[in-house]
Amino acid sequence: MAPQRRGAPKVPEGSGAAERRRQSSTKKDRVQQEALRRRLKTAVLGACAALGVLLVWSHMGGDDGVTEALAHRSEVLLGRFIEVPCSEDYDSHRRFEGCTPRKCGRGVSDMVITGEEAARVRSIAEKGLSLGGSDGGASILDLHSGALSVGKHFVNLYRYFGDKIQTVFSEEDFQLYRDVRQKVQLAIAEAFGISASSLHLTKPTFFSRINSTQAQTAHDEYWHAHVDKVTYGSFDYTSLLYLSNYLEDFGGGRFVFMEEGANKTVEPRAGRVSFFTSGSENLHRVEKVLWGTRYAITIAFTCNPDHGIADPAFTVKKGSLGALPGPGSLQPSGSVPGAPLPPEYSLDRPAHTPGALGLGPGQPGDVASTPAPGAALAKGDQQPLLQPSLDHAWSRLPAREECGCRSAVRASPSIIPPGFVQDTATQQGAQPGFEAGRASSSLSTALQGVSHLQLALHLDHSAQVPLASENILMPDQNATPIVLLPIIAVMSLHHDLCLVLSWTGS
Ligand SMILES: O=C(O)CCC(=O)C(=O)O
Ligand SMILES: [Fe+2]
Repeated sequence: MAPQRRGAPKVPEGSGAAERRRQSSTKKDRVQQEALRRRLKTAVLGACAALGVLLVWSHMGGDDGVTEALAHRSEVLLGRFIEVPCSEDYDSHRRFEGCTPRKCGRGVSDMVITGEEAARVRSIAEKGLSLGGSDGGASILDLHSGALSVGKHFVNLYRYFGDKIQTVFSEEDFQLYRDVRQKVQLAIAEAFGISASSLHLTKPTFFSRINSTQAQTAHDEYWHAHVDKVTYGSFDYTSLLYLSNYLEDFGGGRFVFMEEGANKTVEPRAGRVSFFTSGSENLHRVEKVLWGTRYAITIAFTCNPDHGIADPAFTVKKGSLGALPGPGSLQPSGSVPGAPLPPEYSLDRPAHTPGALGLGPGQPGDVASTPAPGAALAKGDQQPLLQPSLDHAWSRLPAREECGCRSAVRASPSIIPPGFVQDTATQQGAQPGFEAGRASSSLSTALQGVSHLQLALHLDHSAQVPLASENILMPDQNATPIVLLPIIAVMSLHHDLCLVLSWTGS
């Protein structure tokens, strides 16, 4: 029997029209109920599916794999250390026994730096980064070289602001920076059972400020998985001092050690120090920051004293800060902190090595101390060119705009060792994509005595890769410089390559 709707009009028995109406209304009811049942079923199934996704998502940490917290934000860690087998990455570099990692791993501690110290260090970062800032989501400030993100570029804040930088930073700021570096160095040495004095601070060591603004250039793409030893070369031990709190100051932005099985996350916490050996045993990435602002410092150490850098010093010397290049001659008169930066100081650098903050080896420091060849140099920066023969070769290089690439290489045979382009391209084992590799080659002995060398690769007219000064080893002033060239292999194979050099003497 068909269910009778409550309150349905009574119809006389035997009435054909009434019977048809009754049947039709019963049918309608059935259709409606069926639709309702279907909707309910869909809703229940949808809710179950959403719940399932949520469960899986939370288990995976909303990430690209199963994730476990190595350091949870609410924990206060005395010290947690996990040993992992060392990769072979260190074998291709000079070993320094007692320092180069034999014991590899990662550690986290909330006891190395006090909350008060972290807050003061953060205010240094805030002050410095407020002078500039990337148009995209990731800005850096390197107090060693002065590199500061501005718009889509980096500038040298010491050159730009000159003495006025003393109104921004104080001697106490620099002292604190040194103390913090020292404490982190001691913690790393203790965890890995090495002597702290065998560790040398290396570049780039820099502040980072990350927010959720969309990336504008490759420098803003901090989230790519990378190996610090590959990205930065000189790193043996990497450390991070976090200056803000996950889920309080920002969302997303966890540090992830990438592993088969389960990724391990470090949830940033102000004052938390995370450190690890820099080889591929510690492949890692930073999750995209979803909201808020994340501050941190990357502090890196090398075992190779030749790759060591000094702490930044606040001593005023010839109108500039101590140990910094140039006498501040790029400082525009009347500039004040926060003033817009003139375009000539904005040196574009296509990133050629994927990595944290899109920075290749030594990039922040390099930009600051080694302007790209062809970039406008202020008067005080120009030093007399040495070596007439090289001078001559230089003059024969086509102008940057009309660089004929291979023809430019041919135009300077005394500079480019025979087969150089070929060698570097083939040695890299070209792979598709932006594969940065290194090949070493001696420049002509004509470069002996040269104290400062700037190089850039021009690829197919469109891309320019200024080379980091770190890639140019000058053992001493009288030795032939050894040039370690990062080559974008696939480009060097498929596009014309043009090497442009400029140099200055001591
Ligand atoms: O900020 C972080 O947590 C990591 C940064 C990083 O991986 C790097 O600087 O190499
Ligand atoms: Fe890194």
